[in-house]
Amino acid sequence: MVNSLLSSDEIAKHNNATSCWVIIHGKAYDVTEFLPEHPGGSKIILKYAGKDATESVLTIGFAPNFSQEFEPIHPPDTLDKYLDRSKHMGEVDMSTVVVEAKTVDPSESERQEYIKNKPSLEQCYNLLDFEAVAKRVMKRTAWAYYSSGADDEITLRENHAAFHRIWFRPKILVNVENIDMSTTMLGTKVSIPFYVTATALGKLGHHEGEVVLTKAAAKHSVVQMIPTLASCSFDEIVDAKEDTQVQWLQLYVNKNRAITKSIVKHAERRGCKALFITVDAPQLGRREKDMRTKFDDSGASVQSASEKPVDRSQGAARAISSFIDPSLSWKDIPWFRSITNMKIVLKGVQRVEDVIKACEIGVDGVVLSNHGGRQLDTAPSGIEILAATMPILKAKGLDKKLEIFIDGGIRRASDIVKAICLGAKGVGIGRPFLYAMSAYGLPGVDRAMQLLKDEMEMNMRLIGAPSIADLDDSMVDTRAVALHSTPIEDALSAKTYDPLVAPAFKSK
Ligand SMILES: Cc1cc2c(cc1C)[n+](S(=O)(=O)[O-])c1c(=O)[nH]c(=O)nc-1n2C[C@H](O)[C@H](O)[C@H](O)COP(=O)(O)O
Repeated sequence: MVNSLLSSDEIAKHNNATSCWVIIHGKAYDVTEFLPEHPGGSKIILKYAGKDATESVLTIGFAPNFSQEFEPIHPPDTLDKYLDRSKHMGEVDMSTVVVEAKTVDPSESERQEYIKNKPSLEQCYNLLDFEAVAKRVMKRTAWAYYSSGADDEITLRENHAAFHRIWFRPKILVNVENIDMSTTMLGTKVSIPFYVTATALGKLGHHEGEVVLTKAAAKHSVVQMIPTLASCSFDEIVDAKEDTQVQWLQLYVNKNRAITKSIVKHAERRGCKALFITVDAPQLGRREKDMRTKFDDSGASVQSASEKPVDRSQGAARAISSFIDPSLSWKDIPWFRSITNMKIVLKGVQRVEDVIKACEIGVDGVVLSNHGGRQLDTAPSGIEILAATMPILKAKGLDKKLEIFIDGGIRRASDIVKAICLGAKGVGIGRPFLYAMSAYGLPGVDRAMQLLKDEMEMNMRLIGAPSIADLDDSMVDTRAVALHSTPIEDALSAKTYDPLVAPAFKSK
C-alpha cells in the first residue's frame, strides 16, 4: 500500500524540542531524539522544526537557488546513514510546502550584478585572479570560511610572503628543449608535483562540491586528498574518480577510535592509496572572519552535545569538528600502521624535531604545514620549515627515510619549483582551487591547473632544469627566508588584484 504523502500542516505540528520533524529533499524525518547529539547543537535544527531545511532563496556565486542550509555542511547520505529508519516519516507533498522568503543580505544585489558581469575565464591569467573574482562572487559566509586565517592572519600572509624571500640561482646554457615535470608521490606517478589538498565544505563554493575537484584532478593526472569534513560523501567523491585516478584520505582522528577505524578501512577498500593524519588541529583555530559572519546568523549558535553552551563564535568550524580527539599523540601512531596498509603521512608537522621523530616512528611522509594559516598564528611557513629541515636530515642520513611535502601559500609554479629545489616531493594547494571552483566551476579548476603547468614549464626552462631530478638546492638562495616581516596586508593580492582597483576585474 503506497503511503499517502505527508502535508506541510502535518509536519508543522512537530515544531518543538519534544516533537521535531524536518523536511530534507522532500522527505520528513523525526529528529527529536537526535537533537542533543547534533554536533551543530539543537538550535540550528529547531530553527527549522516543522519546516523545510533544505532550500533557501539565497544563492551562491555559481549555482542560483542552491541551498545554503543543510547541504554545504552535510553529505547527502547523512540522514540515511545516521538516522534510524523508524525516524524516516515518509515523502512530503511539496505542493503544500510554502518556501519562506529569506531576508536577503543588502550586498546581495551587488553580488548578483557582479556574478552576471564577472570577468571571463580567459581573463584569469594566474591563481590570484581566481581569488579576486571569487571574493566578489561568493556569499559572504562562504568567502569568510575559505579565506579566513587564525587570529591576526599573520601566518596566512607569511605563507605567501615567505616564497618572496627565496631567490633563484638559474643555470644557463642547459639544453631545456624538452621539459618533463612528471614525478612520483608516495609511489604514484603524477604529471606535475602538486596535489589538491584537503579543504572542508566544498559545497559552500559550488553546488557539486568536492567532486568538481575530483574531475579536474583526473583531467590533469594529479592526486586529490579527500577531506574528512567534505560536503560530498566520501563514496560520492570516490565514485566520481576515473579508474586510474589516485586519491588519498585526510583524517581528523575521532575520539571514538572504532569510528576512525571503520573510516580508514572503508577508504582502503575503496582504493585510497595514502592516509594523511592531520596533526595540527587538536582544536580548530580562531578564524575571526568566519566567526563574524557566523555570529550574525541567528541559527548559528553552537551547542555541544551535552547542551553545555560553547563559545558560539566558533561558527560552523567548531560545530562540525567537535569529534576531533585532542589527546592524539605519538603513542597512537603505531595503531594506524596496525589497521591499514595504506601509506601513512602526518599532515601539519611544523618543526624539524618532529620530522626526525616521524622518521624514527616509521611513517611514509610528512606535510610541513600550518593548515593554511588557520591554526596557530605566527607558526612558520611550510617552505621555511623545509629550508631549515633538509640540511639537518641530510647530515643525519635521514633525507631518504620519508617523503616530505609542504603546503600553504603556493600561488605560482615558481613556489612549487622552490619547494622541489629544497627537497620536497610535492606540494599541496588548497584555496586557489576552491576559488577557481567557486568562481567558474570545473572549467575554472581546469584552467587553474593548466596555468600552473604552463608556468611550471616556463620556470623549469628558465632556471635550467629539464626534469624534476635536475632541481636542487644550489638553484635557490634561502639566506633571507628566516628574516620575517609582517606586512600589514598582503599588497600583492590585496592591491594589484583587488577587483575594485584592477580594471580587468571591474564588472562591465
Ligand atoms: C582553505 C582551507 C584549508 C583547510 C580547510 C578548509 C579550508 C577552507 N580544512 S578546515 O576547514 O578543517 O580548516 C581542512 C581540513 O578539513 N583538514 C585539513 O587537514 N586541512 C584543512 N585545511 C588546510 C589545507 O589542507 C591546507 O593545509 C591549506 O589550505 C594550504 O594552504 P593554501 O590554502 O594557501 O593552499
